[in-house]
Amino acid sequence: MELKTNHAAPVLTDPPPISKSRLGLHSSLLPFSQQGASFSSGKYINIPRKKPGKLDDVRSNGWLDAMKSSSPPRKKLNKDFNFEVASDDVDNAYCSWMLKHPSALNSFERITNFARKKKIAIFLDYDGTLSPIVDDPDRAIMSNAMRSAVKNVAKHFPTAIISGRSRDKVYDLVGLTELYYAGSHGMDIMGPVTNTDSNDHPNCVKSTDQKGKEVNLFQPAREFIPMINEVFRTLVENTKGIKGAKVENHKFCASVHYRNVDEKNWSTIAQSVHDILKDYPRLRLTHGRKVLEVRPVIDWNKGKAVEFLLESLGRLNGRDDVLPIYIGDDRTDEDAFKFLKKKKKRGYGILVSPGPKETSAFYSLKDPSEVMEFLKSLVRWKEEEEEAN
Ligand SMILES: O=P(O)(O)OC[C@H]1O[C@H](O[C@H]2O[C@H](CO)[C@@H](O)[C@H](O)[C@H]2O)[C@H](O)[C@@H](O)[C@@H]1O
Repeated sequence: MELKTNHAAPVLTDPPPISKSRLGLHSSLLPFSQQGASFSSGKYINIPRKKPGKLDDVRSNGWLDAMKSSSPPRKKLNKDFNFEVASDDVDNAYCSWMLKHPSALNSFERITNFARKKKIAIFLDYDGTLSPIVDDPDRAIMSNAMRSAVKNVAKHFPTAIISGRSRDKVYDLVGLTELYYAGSHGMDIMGPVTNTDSNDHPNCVKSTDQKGKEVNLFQPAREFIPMINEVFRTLVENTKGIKGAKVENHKFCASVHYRNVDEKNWSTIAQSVHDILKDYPRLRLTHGRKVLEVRPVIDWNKGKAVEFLLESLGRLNGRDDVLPIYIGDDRTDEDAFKFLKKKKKRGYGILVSPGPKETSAFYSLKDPSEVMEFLKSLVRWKEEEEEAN
């Protein structure tokens, strides 16, 4: 995968995903493991537009499975995977997973020993990390207790929120001016004006924040705004007959929610998205938690956003005396976990999950309440450190 340098936005030069698909389905509708895979000839899939009669064909291609596994069912989410009370199977799977991804709370001393004399930078995802997953995305409200924990963390450490939502929306939900915000999976970053190279990036423009302070806006997918608006309108139109479907416009990406859609209509939702992607080869699809997300084919993600923010927060990137910590629950957070894992001990990824899940994160936390506990512990530790010195 190569970066074209003559573009303002870092556009991937891989062939557009649609040309890879010989299945009648956009390749980005396939689960990650199958993307880019080659298929034997004659294996065209015929997906009826209205009635998904050939469900077995659809299943055999895996995209419906990807949608089903995109978020654990609610019942499981609420269940406490307690060592004593869990069934043997769950217990064994969970224990071995926890050995690989220990609890960040139980490992707190280890983390702070490593962090001593280092500058910590905190990166937080929003949905499923700071607020619990709920049916209606507009009601994903962060508790006041969590808000105050985040506010306190930001008093001691540079702190940024990196969300799939639009930057404005996530700012409205969090409402703290002392943080940095990156919306649309990192494609819309508002950072400080500093004396670093990131300010000179071609996609950086000067702007002002909510308080009128001069800031840097980094928007590598700026040219896609009209396209996303167009796609958003088409998605709304094409899914309006599907009960429970909800489409959000996040400025640089569009989200199609199917959490509240009857499972028998999921194939219709996917087909709708697929049909649109056929007309927009410069857009691709990623899977979130019961959400299909349409975004530009550019080499940018939450991992790149962490790297960019570390640089723009004062050349903190790649330094031995800096410890970035990223907490998130979603597949899109894996890019950030991978970035922190790339060079040994560059930073810690912490996955928020109530059960075992494939991840590049080093540590884990069960749910947003544990995230809050972790953030509070960090503040307590830092204050004790400051008092002792
Ligand atoms: O990167 P994030 O901050 O985690 O945002 C990811 C997506 O979050 C929202 O959807 C998710 O949370 C909703 C509220 O709990 C839930 O109803 C939905 O099923 C989840 O996918 C948001 O609405 C999406 O647009 C974000 O991309």
